[in-house]
Order: sequence, then structure tokens, then C-alpha cells
Amino acid sequence: MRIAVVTLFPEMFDAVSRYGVSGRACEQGVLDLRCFNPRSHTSDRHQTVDDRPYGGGPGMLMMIQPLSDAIEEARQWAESDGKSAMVVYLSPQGKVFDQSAAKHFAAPESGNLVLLAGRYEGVDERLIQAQVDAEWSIGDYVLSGGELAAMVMLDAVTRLLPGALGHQQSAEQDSFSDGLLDCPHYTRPEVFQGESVPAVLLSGNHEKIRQWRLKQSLGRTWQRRPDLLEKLSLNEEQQKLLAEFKADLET
Ligand SMILES: Nc1nonc1C(=O)NCc1ccc(Cl)cc1
Repeated sequence: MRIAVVTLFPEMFDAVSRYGVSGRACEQGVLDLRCFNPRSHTSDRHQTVDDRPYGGGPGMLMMIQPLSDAIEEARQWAESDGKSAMVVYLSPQGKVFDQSAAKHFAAPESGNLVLLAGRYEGVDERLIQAQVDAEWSIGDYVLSGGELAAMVMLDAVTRLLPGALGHQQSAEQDSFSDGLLDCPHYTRPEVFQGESVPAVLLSGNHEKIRQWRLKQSLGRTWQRRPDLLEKLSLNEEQQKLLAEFKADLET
């Protein structure tokens, strides 16, 4: 998959291109990441990339011409492996990104991505209408620029690409991609600050362990994020396990 990022701070993306799962994905060619800087498309002596807002008000906007040219160069590259490319603008005004959106973007039929990371107070609305296909938000808070949002989206999508995670991890991931919160995890030592590891996890009974983990995920989701549970239609086993979790609280 190709992801092009339009950004005034390309060095920020070392964080995803050189480390961890996304770093390995870049190294192995699972992800092809390239940054495009509007500053490279300036022609004035000061390499101006910002401009004043019509109507006044505080701050500056991204200057149209360098940004527009950078988006076009990025789109050309993102489409030059024969796949389509979608231009996504990261902003608080976008649709809120979640795991189902990540799965959608990671799917082969979704093509490649151009992520537009803005700075200053915003981007001209006419540029958004003309060159942006979709606006996405990583959450309801205001960041200083779109780069961190682009990296969040890039990481969530990349780890779902075939070959990005080892077989072991991708197996685990499957069991939690069902919209539930993760279960509790335990590792050595068996007793830590007087607290023991739940016995079932030491039993070697993999079916019992699977049921315990599912029960804990269901219980946690019910306790901490009932809004997520609302969206799910639980199967027989899940309903039984959640009822058991609730009953255990009474004892
Ligand atoms: N929340 C979010 N989810 O996606 N992006 C954000 C965010 O705050 N961006 C800041 C931002 C976005 C565009 C420009 Cl021009 C300047 C600053």
C-alpha cells in the first residue's frame, strides 16, 4: 500500500517510518510511505507557505498554491502504482476515525492514500472542495497540526496490512477486532505485590482460557464503554458469559 503525506514537517514521520510495526512495514515494503512538502513548491525568496485570512481574524492559513501543487504531486505518486488514491484531510471537522474505518482503508479495494496534514489555522475551503475526497478526525480535540493525526491513522491502518504483524500477533488481533475492549493481561512473576495471576491462565486449558478472556472483554466493555456494547449483537455464548460476569459481581 502507498501512503503519501503532504506536510510542512516531513521529519516528524520518522516516528512511523523508522520504528515499530510501521517501521518494519516500511522496511519490508508492506507500506510505501513518502512525504511531500508544500515548501518545495514555493517560488519566492522566503519560501512562503502561509497566507492571511480574508475577513481578518487571528493567525494564518496555508497558502493555496504551494499546498495545491504538493497535493497534486502526492496524488500522482500515490496513483503511479496503478491503484486509485483517496485524498484525506485530517481535521476536527472530519468524520471520527475508528477501527472499522481503519479496516476499510487497509482493505486492498480501498486503494492508496494521500494524507493532508495541515498547519496554521486551516486550509482554504475551495481547495478542500476541489482536491480533498474525505475529511477525517481522530477525535474531538484541537491539535497544533495534522501530522500527529496522520500518524495515528497511518499506524492503525498499517498494522492491518497483510504481512505487517507476525502470524502470532495477527491471530491475537482477530479475537479483539470484534468491537470489544481488550481483556486483562498477565506475565511473570506469578505473584506480584501479593497479587496472583488468575489460575485459569496457568491451567493450560485453552478453551477455558479463551472463554475467560472473552468473558473479561465483555465485562470490561459493559463496565467501561456501554456505548460500544450497544452497537453489538451478542451471540449465545457472549450473552451467557456477560451474564456470568455480572453474576460474579454479586458474590
Ligand atoms: N483532532 C484532529 N483530528 O484530525 N486532525 C485533528 C486536528 O486537531 N488537527 C489540527 C489541525 C488540522 C488542520 C490544520 Cl490546517 C491545522 C491544525
